[in-house]
Amino acid sequence: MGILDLFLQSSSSISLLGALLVLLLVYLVSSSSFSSQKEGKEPPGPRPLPVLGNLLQLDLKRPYLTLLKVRKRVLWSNGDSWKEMRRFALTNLRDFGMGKKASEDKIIEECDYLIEVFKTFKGEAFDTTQPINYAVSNIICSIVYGSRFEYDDPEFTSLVDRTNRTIQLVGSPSIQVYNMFPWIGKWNLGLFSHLKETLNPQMCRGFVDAFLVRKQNLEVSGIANSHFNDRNLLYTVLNLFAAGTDTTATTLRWGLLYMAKNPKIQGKGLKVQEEVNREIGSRQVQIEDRKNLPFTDAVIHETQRLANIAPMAKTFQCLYCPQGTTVYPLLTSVLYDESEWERPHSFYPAHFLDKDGKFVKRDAFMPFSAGRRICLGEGLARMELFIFFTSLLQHFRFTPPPGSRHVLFSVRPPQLGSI
Ligand code: HEM
Repeated sequence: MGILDLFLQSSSSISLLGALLVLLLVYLVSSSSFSSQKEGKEPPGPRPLPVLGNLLQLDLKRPYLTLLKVRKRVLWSNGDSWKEMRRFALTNLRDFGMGKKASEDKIIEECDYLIEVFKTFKGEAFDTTQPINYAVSNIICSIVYGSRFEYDDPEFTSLVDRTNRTIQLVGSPSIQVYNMFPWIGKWNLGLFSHLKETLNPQMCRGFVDAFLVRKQNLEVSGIANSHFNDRNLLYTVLNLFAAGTDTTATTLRWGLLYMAKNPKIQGKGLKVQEEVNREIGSRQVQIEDRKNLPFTDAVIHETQRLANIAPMAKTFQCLYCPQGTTVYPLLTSVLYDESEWERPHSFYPAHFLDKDGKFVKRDAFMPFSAGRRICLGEGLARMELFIFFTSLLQHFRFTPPPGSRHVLFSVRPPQLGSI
């Protein structure tokens, strides 16, 4: 090796070493100045790298698994705007008639439409996604706009399908990474233009008109508060539409899937269908029936626990963190907690039943999260899940189509005890 080679090699090693030293220095300075700005202690968690944060520790395909190991992550957000929005949305839902009876009537009415659609398939396999999405969306529409929409109304179906697609994108790993590293937001321009379009009032002119007429009527009759400005109100409405449709519809589809995969729980041997048949017969299911259907109730709770459709909640209740810190607790960690559930990873409705078959509440059941940030639509969602699920099982038996292992259903009239 010549002198020149030796010189070049040692100088590149020196520059590499120098670069590493500079990076280390930047890291130490930035992390010390960063922490000195805050009061309080950071929650425990892995130490982030400069610039990259915790990106390298993240399993992009299954980010929740990494998060389960890590337990906490910390982001920053403005608490005041949330508080204002939450109060605003709650008042709106109340003003727009999210009372118990009114909502129940709307759900029952919509259930009939959904059942009619299912009947048209005459036992053939079909994908339940769209009809269920339309039915659940119509509940929010009925509350907010005062009327439902036909499942073939192009404006309605376009809005629902786009919202659904947006939620899928929002749940994708790239967006979860975005949540943790907002500065890479530019990479997600595609999503944001999609989101903007979905929520763009111009795109849903008919909805906006229906909504404004509804608001005017409610104001005239003194039900709605007139101090909201229309822009905020519209934003809240669209927000509710996004938060309240996909969650409930997806849970319902998980419920049907678990039934198709567990025929014994669905019908064979005194289970859901036999309980419904015994207690209700062929009359319309009502929310009051829940107390007489402990097994069905347990199946719905177990569906919510195992499906775990909103695994990452957000709360402000971190007493020892620096002020303004937002903590994202993972609901998965409690819904699958091995010290809480006898069979955390299986579909096991007995989690919610005592030895006499009575329904029991479980503290670790929190799919709607907990605390100040708890789901605003919990009451409505639980009512929808109960009435839709029970009515569907009253009318149909769900089975995977012959020879298929995919999530398509064959829907037939129930044949109790003969599956
Ligand atoms: C099975 C159905 C549902 C599930 C599993 C669910 C779950 C959740 C969860 C986990 C949160 C986050 C709470 C947190 O950040 O700690 C949330 C928030 C929220 N949900 Fe639901 N939800 C459902 C249905 C609904 C419905 C039907 C509505 C509308 C009427 C709704 C409206 C909202 C709103 C507005 C928030 C934001 C609350 C806030 O930030 O203060 N949700 N939901």
